[in-house]
Amino acid sequence: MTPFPRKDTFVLPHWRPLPTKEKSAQPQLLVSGERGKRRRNSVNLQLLDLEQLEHKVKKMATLSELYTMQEAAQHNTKEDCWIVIEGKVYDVSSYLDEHPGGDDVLFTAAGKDATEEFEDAGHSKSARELMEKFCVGELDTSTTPAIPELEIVRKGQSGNLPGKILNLTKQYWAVSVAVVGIAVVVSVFCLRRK
Ligand code: HEM
Repeated sequence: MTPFPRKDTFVLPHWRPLPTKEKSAQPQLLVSGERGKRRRNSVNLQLLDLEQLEHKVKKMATLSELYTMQEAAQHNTKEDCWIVIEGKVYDVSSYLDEHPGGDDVLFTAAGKDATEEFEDAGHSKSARELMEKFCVGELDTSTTPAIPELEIVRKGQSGNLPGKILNLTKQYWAVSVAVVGIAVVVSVFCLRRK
């Protein structure tokens, strides 16, 4: 019978904490190989929060560079001017002076998401082709701050005071009718007394 582990094969890598007396406290990956040829690969385990970790994994899985909005926002000078348009990140530093719409519009949008402004300017097809030259990566939307929650207003329910009163009146119509009725009876009673 072949002894296990066989001499010429690798067994599954396994984790083993280093003895505490060793200098480095970092865990190491032990890979068992041919007998007498054990290899040690130190693995840098950094403490990352989940968001950073997700961003790093996505970065590795994507062919183009991934940037967070925070990273893009740091490139906000004339010499280093990045703009985010439709989920893509553009380095337009070298294009500022050549931009037919002026450098000021591009500089104003530096480090920001200028999708709306870009669309509003009604750029031509050739402008869209040209911009690919400046694309440096994509935006990691998972780390983009969420849009602040909007207040949901039911159809017919207005935010102003007169509207609210009208709604309440509709809701409690019986009360309104009773109040009007009492007012009528009281006024008739008062008129008769005169
Ligand atoms: C990489 C990004 C960009 C490229 C390559 C680019 C390119 C161009 C080009 C070629 C034109 C000439 C008109 C056309 O062919 O459509 C133009 C005009 C213009 N662009 Fe941009 N642009 C970019 C980003 C932006 C952004 C972010 C804004 C706004 C914040 C903007 C605002 C304008 C305006 C206002 C005009 C003038 C439109 C007009 O004269 O009717 N552009 N751009």
